[in-house]
Amino acid sequence: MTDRHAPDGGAGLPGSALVVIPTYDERENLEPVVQRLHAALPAAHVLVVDDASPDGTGELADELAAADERVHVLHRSDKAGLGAAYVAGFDWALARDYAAVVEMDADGSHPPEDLARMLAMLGPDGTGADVVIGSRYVPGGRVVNWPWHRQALSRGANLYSKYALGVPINDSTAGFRAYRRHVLTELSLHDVASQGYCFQVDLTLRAVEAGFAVVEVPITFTDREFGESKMSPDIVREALLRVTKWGLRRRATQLKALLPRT
Ligand SMILES: Nc1nc2c(ncn2[C@@H]2O[C@H](COP(=O)(O)OP(=O)(O)O[C@H]3O[C@H](CO)[C@@H](O)[C@H](O)[C@@H]3O)[C@@H](O)[C@H]2O)c(=O)[nH]1
Repeated sequence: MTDRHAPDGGAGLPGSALVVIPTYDERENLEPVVQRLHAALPAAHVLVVDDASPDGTGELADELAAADERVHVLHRSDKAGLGAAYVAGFDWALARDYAAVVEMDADGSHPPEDLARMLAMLGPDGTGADVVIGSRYVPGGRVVNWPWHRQALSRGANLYSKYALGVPINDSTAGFRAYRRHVLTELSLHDVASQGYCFQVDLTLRAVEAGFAVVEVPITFTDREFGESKMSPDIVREALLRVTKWGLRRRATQLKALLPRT
């Protein structure tokens, strides 16, 4: 039986979990999502990585941190993209002794109530997963309230990533995932150039190529009620270019391995 109040959901993983939440203009969403997280997983720590949000999200995060020692804040001076925010958050985590690090959006679209289940799947060496992805696109996974064009974009991006890269992952753009600490120490995070949401595909591919056990568990993703998505044409363009480049690189490597040596 798992203990949902344990920092790791009862997996027996030593140490605690840090949930990294990148924020840009999420003032209405931040406090409710932290409350939901702590109701579900009281021992988890939170790191808000705010890129100088004009709406005062960073100041609100400071207030939450002052009132609760489980909440921490990293302030960055400019909006520099989701990827850079996560790399900064992971660095912060790795300088401390968290056993597991979680990615979660601030807008409530990822259900914190599923985290105990996800953390419980991260097992001790060799027995559990190294990365658990909260997936919309495995049986049992769902997307609620996203407009059809956003669903089509996400579905298309994930199908393209799966087949262009040849990785057996159905939701490689997912932003709700748990990593065992050692995965992040081994993934050469400082070589990651992806700025937008293709950061998620980048880390998925790196984890698969490094031979880590990456598993997907179904979640229900519910579109935000407040504020706006930060998705932009630049983010789509970056993802398309990078995924295509990675796919061609992988095919070239596979082809080279098939050619007779001279
Ligand atoms: N610090 C920081 N945070 C950012 C930035 N851009 C976005 N964020 C934060 O990153 C989270 C995700 O951004 P959203 O704008 O809410 O993403 P979405 O459109 O709902 O994106 C969904 O699809 C993406 C692509 O599949 C997923 O990567 C993402 O997790 C989510 O599922 C939010 O907490 C948002 O405030 C940035 O430049 N800096």
